[in-house]
Amino acid sequence: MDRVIIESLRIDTIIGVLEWEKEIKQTLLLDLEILWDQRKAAATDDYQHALCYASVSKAVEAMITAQPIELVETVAERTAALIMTEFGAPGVKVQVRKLAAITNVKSVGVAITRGDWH
Ligand SMILES: Nc1nc2c(c(=O)[nH]1)N=C([C@H](O)[C@@H](O)CO)CN2
Repeated sequence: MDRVIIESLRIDTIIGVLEWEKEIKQTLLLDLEILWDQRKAAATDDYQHALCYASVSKAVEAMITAQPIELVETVAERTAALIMTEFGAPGVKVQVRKLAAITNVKSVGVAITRGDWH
């Protein structure tokens, strides 16, 4: 199926399991692939039938920054659930990268696939 792509959505938030991480904001980069049938939006050229990538990005950022989170796994899972339940997407791939989390590594993170991808 068609997909809506959101690449490197940058979110500065409180994330981490260590005590010092609970005192500062760190940067997450989210890559999202969202299943969405584009045909109606394209045929009608009507925004109402499109999955708005701006609205999705805003909702994800608001949800992630609403409260401190410890694990990047939690960020990924909550993001997938939000997109599927609130926007009605049948499936989503979410990659969460945490920058500068450990020395000598550019980023660390997780990737999940949820919903119907066959
Ligand atoms: N699988 C994970 N491993 C670790 C996480 C995480 O969120 N998922 N987090 C940390 C710390 O917060 C790290 O960023 C700093 O040591 C460690 N491992």
